[in-house]
This record gives sequence, structure tokens and C-alpha cells, in this order.
Amino acid sequence: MESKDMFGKVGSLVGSALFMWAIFQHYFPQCLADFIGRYYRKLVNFYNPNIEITFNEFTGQRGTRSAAYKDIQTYLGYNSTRQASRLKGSLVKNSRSLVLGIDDYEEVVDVFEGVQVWWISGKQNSNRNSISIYPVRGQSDDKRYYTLIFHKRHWDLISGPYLNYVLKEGKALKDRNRQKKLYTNQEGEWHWVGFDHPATFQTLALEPEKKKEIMEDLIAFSENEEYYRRIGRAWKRGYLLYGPPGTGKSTMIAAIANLLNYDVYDLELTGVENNTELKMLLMEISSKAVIVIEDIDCSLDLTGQRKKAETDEDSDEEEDETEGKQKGSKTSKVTLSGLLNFIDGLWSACGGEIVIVFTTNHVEKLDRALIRKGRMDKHIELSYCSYEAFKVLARNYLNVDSHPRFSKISELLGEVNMTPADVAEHLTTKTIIKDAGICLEGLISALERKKEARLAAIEDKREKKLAAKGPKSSRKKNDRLRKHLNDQWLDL
Ligand SMILES: Nc1ncnc2c1ncn2[C@@H]1O[C@H](COP(=O)(O)OP(=O)(O)OP(=O)(O)O)[C@@H](O)[C@H]1O
Ligand SMILES: [Mg+2]
Repeated sequence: MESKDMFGKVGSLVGSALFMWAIFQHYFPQCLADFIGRYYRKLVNFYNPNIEITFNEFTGQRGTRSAAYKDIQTYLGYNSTRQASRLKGSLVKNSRSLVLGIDDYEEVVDVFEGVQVWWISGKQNSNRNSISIYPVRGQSDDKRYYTLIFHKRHWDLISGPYLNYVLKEGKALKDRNRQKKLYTNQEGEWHWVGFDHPATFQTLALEPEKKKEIMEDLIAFSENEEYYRRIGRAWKRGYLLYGPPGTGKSTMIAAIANLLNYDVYDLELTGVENNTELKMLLMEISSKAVIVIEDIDCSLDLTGQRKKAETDEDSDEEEDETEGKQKGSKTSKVTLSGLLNFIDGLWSACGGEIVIVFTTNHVEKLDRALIRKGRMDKHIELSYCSYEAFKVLARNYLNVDSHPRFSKISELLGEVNMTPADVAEHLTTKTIIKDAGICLEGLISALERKKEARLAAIEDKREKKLAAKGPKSSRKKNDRLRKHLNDQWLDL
């Protein structure tokens, strides 16, 4: 540690001198402070082996808030609050919790690759007309800044890798703490509410290998901007989730947003007036977003229109839109070609980090063009509850990993189809006493009833089939017998 050597001492002294200077500046009238300050600084710089870099809160003539300042503030807030004796807490916009930061005129030390640096938070009052002996806290003219101090010999390390690290960490910490948003479209505009869905991949009932594969795919996607750039592809990923109702498609979307910390844009196609409005909505989507089109087969009639678009090349957009209106929803004129353009345009119009998800109960109804690879990179089937998926639900709802009734449930789940939504319903404790055994018995009874109903339905179907085939098949049998007897008679 360098704090023990000479440089550390000099650095500390200079740091303290600057700190005292910041306090002095704070309490004295500006003109006097400026005058004394000029000579004081000259003196300090003469003996100073250090370099100082100042990051102001506001930059430019219009005083826009500096992104670097915000990232440094977040970084120091998370990493140095234990060192600082005076902290301030604030509710930052779009943040999920209270954010702690170091207070004005605090000094903290940071170490990067064994090199020690100092950060000092300062404040300058820019209102030169007012002369005040006492500090006026919270005054809007206050200009805050952070000063980074380090020894000259570490210039390359600190001005490059260290500062990049601080800014990157600060941004990442901010993202992690960011309040996610759920956007919905209404009359051509996005409206949002805070998105706080508790679903995660841990709580999602799915076979472990499938879950792992999807999570790895998503993480690889989010971490590989450079790869996408190198191969010349837009930084996006398309997912098609299909399966019966209640198998976890919407739940998985929430888990994806929570895993990647993305906002969710729930696009209601029937609420979009035409293809132009769809394009406008697209332009407003930021990066780090999951765009969701739920029940895409129901949203619009997207099955028959492509043929028309392909054969009738001369037809203009207006014609397409009319067709969309006739075949699709009553209010929307969005067409399949409009939607395809939306998806393809998405990759060029948005900054990147976009996941688009379609869900459907009827994958067979969808136009192949809509879900071809390149548009929908991954097709994921979510199906009836398997035993592995049940175990996740049992852990979520009953907090049990094993139970004597599990083997019976495993056997029954192999015989009957029950959605995770139905299984979850039976595991929801209705009484205050959370008795896993009672819930599992309830589930077993439900599965057995389902099994009996299924067997009865199969039997019923078979009988109906036989009854329908009956006279015909006996006629065939009689014909065969007659032919057989005839053959025997001929042989005789
Ligand atoms: N795989 C699952 N893992 C955990 N919970 C699930 C799962 N599937 C369903 N559930 C539970 O059932 C409820 C309904 O599930 P969800 O809305 O995700 O189904 P869906 O597949 O989107 O259905 P739909 O096709 O009707 O939209 C959820 O609130 C959740 O509690
Ligand atoms: Mg759903």
C-alpha cells in the first residue's frame, strides 16, 4: 500500500490542503476567495507531485448534467460510503431504492491495481453577486464537482483504465438499481408504469436443462455487443414462446426482463391504427428493452396477407392496409408486411440490446415468414407441467424439496396433462396453516380426477367410433366370410 510511503503522505497533505481550500471557498465571499485562491493554488502546485482532474456536475453553457459526474457519484456512493463519515441519501429518479452518496467536502480513498487515489467532493457557489458569510445549503447556484487526485507517475493507469472502470462500474450499478418500466401503447403513444414483477428464472417451473439453455442464451446475447458488431448483425434477439394457456409464457417474459434488467414494451397491435403508427412507436423504443407481442395469432389476421403482398407486388401500402382491416381487427390497419418491416426496421432504428418476444397458443397458425430464423431466433415450447417443473412449484409455493407424496405426483403427471398454472393453483395454501401434505393430497385428487375423466373420454370416443363403424365393419366381415366359404366350395 502506498499510503505508508512518502508519496502517500504528500498526497494526503495535498488532499487535506485542497479540502481546507474547499471549506475556505465555501465560507468566504467569492471575489476574496478567488484572489487568495489564485496565490494559494500556485503555492500548492509548486510542491505538488500530484495531478488533479475535476469532474463538474454541470457542463456546457446550457448546464446539462454531466453523465460522467453521475456515474462517478454512483460509483463512489456504492464503494466509498463506509469510509466517509458524512453521507447523504437521496431518492434518485427511476431508482428502486434510496441512494447513498458522500456528502460535500468529504474525502475518500480508492485503490486500483495497488495504486491509491483520492476523491474529494466539492461545491462552488457560482452566484457572484451575492456575498454571504454563511453557507446557504441547497441553493440552486451550487455547482458540485468531484476532484480526483493521484501521483503523476500513475497518469497512464489512472487516466485510462481506472477512469474507464469507474464510469463503467457506475453505469452498471445504476442500471442494476434502476426502476424497470412497463410500457403499453395507447393512441399512438407509449405510457408507462413501474415494472415490479416478481417472476425470475429461479421461480419459473421448467425443466432445468431448458431453463439453463435459455438463460445462457440471454446472458450471452446481453454480454456480446462486440460479437454482434464484428459479424455485422444488429444487437437483437427474437424469441417465440408457444404452448397452451397457463404454461408460463407471460411469466417467462417477466423473468427475461428481470434477468437482463430491461424495460418491457407490451405492444398491443389491435390498438395500433396503421403501419405508420407502428413505425412511430418503434422509433420511441429505447435500447435495453423487451418488446412483447402477446397472442400474436389473435392480434391481427397475419396469416393470409403475405401471399397477397408477394403476388401483388404493385399493390401499395394503402391497399395492404385495407386488406388488414378487412381480415384482421376491426380497428387496426396494421398488416403482416407492416409488422415484418417493423421487426426488420427495429434492428436498424434502435440502439441495440433489444429482445422481441411473440407468444401464441397456436404456433401452427402463424405465417412462416414471421417466425423464420433471423426474425425469431429461438422457438421455445412451454408445455404441460412435468415432474421437474412441479418440483420448482413445490419449492416456490410450499417450500418443500421432497415429500412422500412426490412419487405419486410424478407418476400421475406422466399420465395426465395439467398446466403449471393449474398445478400452482392446487399448491396455493388456502389456510393459514401451511400444510404441504394437505396441498399435495389436493393436487393428487385433482390429477386422479383428470385421469379418470380422460379415461372415460377415451372409452366414450372408442365406443362412438365402433358404433359409427359397426354396420360397415360387420358388412366387411360378412363379405370376407362369404368369399372364404365360396373359395372352399370351389376347392371342393
Ligand atoms: N412455468 C411456470 N412457472 C411458474 N409459474 C407458472 C408457470 N406457468 C404458469 N404459472 C403460473 O400460472 C399463472 C399463469 O401463467 P402465465 O400467464 O405465464 O401463462 P401463459 O402461458 O402466458 O398463458 P396464456 O397463454 O393464457 O397467456 C402465472 O401467474 C403463474 O403464477
Ligand atoms: Mg400470457
